[in-house]
Amino acid sequence: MTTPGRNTARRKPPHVLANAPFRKLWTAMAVCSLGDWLNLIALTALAGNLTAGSGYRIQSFAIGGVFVAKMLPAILLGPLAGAFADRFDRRLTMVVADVTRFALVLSIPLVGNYQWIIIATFLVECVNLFWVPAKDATVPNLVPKERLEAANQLNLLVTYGTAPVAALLFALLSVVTDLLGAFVPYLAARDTSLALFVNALAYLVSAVIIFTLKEIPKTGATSPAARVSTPSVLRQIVDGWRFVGRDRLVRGLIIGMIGAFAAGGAVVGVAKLYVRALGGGDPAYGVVFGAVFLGMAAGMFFGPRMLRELSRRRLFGLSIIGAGVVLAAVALVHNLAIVVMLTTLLGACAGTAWIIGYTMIGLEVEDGLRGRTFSFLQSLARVTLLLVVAVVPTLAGLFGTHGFVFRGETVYMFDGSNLVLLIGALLAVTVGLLALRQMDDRPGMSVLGDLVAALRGHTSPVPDSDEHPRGMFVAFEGGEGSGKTTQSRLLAIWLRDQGFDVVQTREPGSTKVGMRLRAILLDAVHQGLSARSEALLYAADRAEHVEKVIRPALGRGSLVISDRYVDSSLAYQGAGRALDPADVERLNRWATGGLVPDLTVLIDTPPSVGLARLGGAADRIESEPLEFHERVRREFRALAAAEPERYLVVDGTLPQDRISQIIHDRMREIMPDPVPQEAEDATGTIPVIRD
Ligand SMILES: Nc1ncnc2c1ncn2[C@@H]1O[C@H](COP(=O)(O)OP(=O)(O)O)[C@@H](O)[C@H]1O
Ligand SMILES: Cc1cn([C@H]2C[C@H](O)[C@@H](COP(=O)(O)OP(=O)(O)O)O2)c(=O)[nH]c1=O
Repeated sequence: MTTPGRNTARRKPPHVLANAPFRKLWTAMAVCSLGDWLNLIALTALAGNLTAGSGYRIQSFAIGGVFVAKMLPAILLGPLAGAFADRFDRRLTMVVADVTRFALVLSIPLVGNYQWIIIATFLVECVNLFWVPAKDATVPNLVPKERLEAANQLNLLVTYGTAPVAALLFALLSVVTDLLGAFVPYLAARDTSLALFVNALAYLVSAVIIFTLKEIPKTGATSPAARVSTPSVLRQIVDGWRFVGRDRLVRGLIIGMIGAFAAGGAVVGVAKLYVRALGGGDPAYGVVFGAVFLGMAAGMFFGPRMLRELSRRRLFGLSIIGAGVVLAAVALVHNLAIVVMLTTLLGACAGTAWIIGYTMIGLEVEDGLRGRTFSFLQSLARVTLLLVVAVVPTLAGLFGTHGFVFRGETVYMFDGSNLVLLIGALLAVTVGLLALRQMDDRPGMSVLGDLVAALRGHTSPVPDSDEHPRGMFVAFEGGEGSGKTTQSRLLAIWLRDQGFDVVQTREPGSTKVGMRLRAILLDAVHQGLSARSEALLYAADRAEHVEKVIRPALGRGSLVISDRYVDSSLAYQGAGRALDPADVERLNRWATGGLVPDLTVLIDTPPSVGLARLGGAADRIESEPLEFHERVRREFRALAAAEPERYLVVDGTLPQDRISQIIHDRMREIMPDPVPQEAEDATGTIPVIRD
């Protein structure tokens, strides 16, 4: 029987942009955002151009001043405007704000002096403080609750996605201005006017769109409870740090992400000065500005898809260090074309770090705190970006220009912008190294080795034995009935007699979950199990085993003896079931975190002999044909032959005590110390070496 309404419940809600009122609002947001970015680029360029004749220092301060004028209103008046947005008609607020911004921006090229740039910028930002919360509060009025997240993502997309578009538009408009300047003297005198006209027009277009958006309810209609209250950015940051700062990993991620963002901000902050020093004009400034953001977008998209074999935590740290190194190169190489390329690369490193951090935080932070964590992060990123772009030109100005003179000729210029970029580079490298150290998930393994392997598309190399420096790990391998269980028990007794702390264990089935997996794996009832799921189940058992039993024991300094380990999977699932050995190897490396035994004892017994020794009913694997067991044996021998220093191959047809003796001889060579000092102190016994 079909239930009425079932289909409607199942139907996917339409895309958020299919909602006409939201689409209109979103278009207005995109246009405004484009205008905002154009405004930032054009005004910093204009400030730089107006003061070009007054020396490097004044010029730096002039550019820094524009950034400060942009930043101050949000910090001083943020909460005030948020409250205002809740009390007044939102549509009217936005329309009035847009028209005011249009008029203010238009007045800048008309007045044309530096003081007015600063005053008008400050006023435009004050008006923004009303526009943004009114817009934020409107989105939930137009979009159903279940599509809010999609709406917010689109919002974020236009907020940052329009940056490179604006930068390239600015570059284009600058070229057009240069061309038209020959005919229109007004434009020749005021080089960024065209960009500012387009910027003003964007606000006017937004005003018209929002004016026609009659769906925006008047505020009176919303209950006080439904009002969106926006805490100040600083409040959000202080509150956010209180709960985010507790978690070491999340703390490391956030510091790293902010570091990456700051590196990008440093370039944006001095770009105008630096490009000018390199002989570039406004178009070049637009291109450098756009390169940072284009690189970021590319990093966010391609970064995580690259180097798939590399640990995400390591890629995170490495991309921040990469951003630092590239930033240093940007600071030192005095060639505009190379700087543009390096800036794109810098953006890509920063974008990679940002997206990996963002994803990891999403996985790490519990559901209830995730929303708050992300808004904390965005507030922090905004404030950092603004601080960096404001401080960086000021610092550059204080340092001034310096040149290395050789035989009366300046051979190398070193300006304030070079200096701050270098400082930024140093900071990024430091933050990246800290992130690598704080959050490393592959201790004891060379980062460089991992990186080289990942670049070649290989999995990371196996770790060296100092990954578990305190204990020692011995594995027994071999076919059915070869004598592994017997020999591992005898070895454990021998070692315990000498005062060692020994943990004797086996696979599969040495943990709670492992016991259940063992039941599935060995029960002859499960005949149809696919080779891949068999490999995965053995690997799952091993992952539990390593994490719950082996690593903790090695960490305590114990000697671990395991009856079967990774080689069994390589032999049985790889060779026996004919799975791709590389796949089985990769799977197991991942499952074990790369833990490799210090010694593997292979008891090599012909299958016919081993199987004949076994009594009782055959399990699922034992009942495989002889040819299967022959393949397994060949693989074990091949593995041992490939790494003779890490294997001991013993003939399993020898008598038991002879086999034991061979094993003891080999053990003596590699045992750390006959008796750990503490064990002797604690027991007062003298080690008994029996053979
Ligand atoms: N070297 C040996 N020679 C003859 N029989 C052996 C030898 N080692 C073990 N056995 C016997 O073979 C059987 C299987 O041994 P076991 O240690 O359980 O092998 P595995 O764990 O490799 O399956 C047991 O009955 C054991 O007593
Ligand atoms: C650990 C492991 C075991 N096996 C198989 C081999 C054995 O037939 C079985 C383990 O059963 P077990 O009863 O422990 O036998 P043995 O005494 O021979 O070790 O699981 C794999 O196929 N892959 C693996 O990774």
